Amino acid sequence: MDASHLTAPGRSRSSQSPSPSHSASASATSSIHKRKMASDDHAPPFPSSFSDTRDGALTSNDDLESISARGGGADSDSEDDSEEVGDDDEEDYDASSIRNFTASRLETSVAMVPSGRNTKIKSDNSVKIESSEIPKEVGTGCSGNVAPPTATGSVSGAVVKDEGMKNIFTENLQTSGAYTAREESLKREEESGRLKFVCVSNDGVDEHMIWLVGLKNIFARQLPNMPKEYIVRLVMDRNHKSVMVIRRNLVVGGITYRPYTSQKFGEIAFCAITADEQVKGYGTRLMNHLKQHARDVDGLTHFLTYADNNAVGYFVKQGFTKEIYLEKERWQGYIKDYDGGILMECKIDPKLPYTDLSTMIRRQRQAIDEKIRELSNCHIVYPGIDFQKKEAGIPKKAIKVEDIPGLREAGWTPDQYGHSRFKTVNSLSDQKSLTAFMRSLLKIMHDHPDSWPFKEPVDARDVPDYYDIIKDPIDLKTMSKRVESELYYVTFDMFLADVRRMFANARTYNSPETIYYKCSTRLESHFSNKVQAGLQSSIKIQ
Ligand SMILES: CC(=O)SCCNC(=O)CCNC(=O)[C@H](O)C(C)(C)COP(=O)(O)OP(=O)(O)OC[C@H]1O[C@@H](n2cnc3c(N)ncnc32)[C@H](O)[C@@H]1OP(=O)(O)O
Repeated sequence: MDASHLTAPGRSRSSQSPSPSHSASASATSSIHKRKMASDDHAPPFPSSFSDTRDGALTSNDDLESISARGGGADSDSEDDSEEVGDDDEEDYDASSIRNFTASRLETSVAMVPSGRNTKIKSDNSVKIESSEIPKEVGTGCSGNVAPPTATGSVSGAVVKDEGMKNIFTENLQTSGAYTAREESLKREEESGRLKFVCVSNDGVDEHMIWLVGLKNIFARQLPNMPKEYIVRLVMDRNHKSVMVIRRNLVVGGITYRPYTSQKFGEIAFCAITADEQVKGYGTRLMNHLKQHARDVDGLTHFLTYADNNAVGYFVKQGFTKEIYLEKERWQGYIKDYDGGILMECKIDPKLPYTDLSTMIRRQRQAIDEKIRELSNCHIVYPGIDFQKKEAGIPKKAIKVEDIPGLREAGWTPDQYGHSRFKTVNSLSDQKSLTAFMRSLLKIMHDHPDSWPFKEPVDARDVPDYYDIIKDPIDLKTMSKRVESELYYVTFDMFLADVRRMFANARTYNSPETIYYKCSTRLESHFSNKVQAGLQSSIKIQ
């Protein structure tokens, strides 16, 4: 066998005990393995006929491919893998190994399973995770801090808004985030039977073996730095379990882990989703199933894993941290050091309904929304203003500020009217005075020698691209119509905004050396002086 397969693998996270006969290859990797081993660590992980990977009994991917083929292909990655994965091993294993493996596989019994260190192998180590195991009711009981919404949606002590108002906004309520939506969609797939999550190990059951081979192929493809023999060893090791996503009997991905039940933690050896199904939520759902299974079936409280650098982000999103809080005595010596990844830990919550988190999140969101609605009006959307306009954007009829729907409800009072920087007082407090002031300013501009470019709207026949560039045109004539209507400029700020826009438009369309640009600068300066003088004499600036 090519020794390079076993030399310093890119990832080397096996916690599997090397068999005595494996020592030669083990020494090749031991530079990064600093594991202390208990005496029963040396128990071979496979039945004796499989124990030495060098005899090719189990590590030939070709062997496993042949089983996979019998099963009609267990993985979408496997077609390509059958070439890619098998190539390395072709020289090392002969056809007899296929027979050995197949025969042994079919004869496999619990009695053949070695007494692995600290790990009791369950005789029924194939566990289908049924959705019926999932606690249906979450809320206070599960999260411990979520008050289930009451029928009326009220929480005692808070003011309840009237129902009429509530109806206005209910359609605008966002009921789920991206995480919940993905989880719910996959949950529905599970309920419809199109998708299932299973937990199996090498128990000799044909279907399980086919799935394990499919999963092995995905790992081989998705974890290219991992020696393929190493992947096979661990996936087929009876101390390891694999939680898999199966869709229409094809493996979509999975996680292979070793539960150290006496230590109450598990080590995730491999985790991968087939290439074309990544970033669709399978990885998250898989991890949630794993956590639920590991807690409820294996009795684990923590997971540890050496995460590939480029997968750290995924593990962080699954609740893993780089800080290891688990007491060292519980895990040191059980998992191997690995220099190609980052050791990460995840605490398994004793109560969380991992496979039904979406329901819990939905209820929490609902409870928070209810609370916000009781404390604030921000969720209420009022109908807009029926703002029918005639020429020059002038409204057909005056709209009183206090008639704007929702303004009063938001706390506005009439004394806040005209809260602009140039708040009008005294003589300009009524519309007539305001109109007179604006009219005089327009006349001042109109009489100025630099006003000629601004007197009329720009004619598109003269300047064809003007309205492509200037989206908000304005001119003195249009402003005059607005002033005279007495319906448009209800504050002085609105008038000022139009004047400023008129000059800004001129400087946007024209370059600084043009007469138009220069006119705009001069006229604006003249205007500003007059405004200051006018305001000082007739109104106060606040
Ligand atoms: C112990 C180990 O085996 S380490 C090696 C891990 N495996 C690999 O790197 C193999 C290649 N990658 C994969 O197989 C998959 O992408 C996995 C297993 C890492 C993740 O499975 P996916 O189905 O893609 O994850 P899922 O769709 O649930 O994504 C969950 C979140 O993690 C993010 N995410 C997924 N992969 C990564 C990544 N490599 N790095 C950072 N973030 C990631 C997703 O964007 C998503 O974020 P969001 O919830 O904010 O939208």
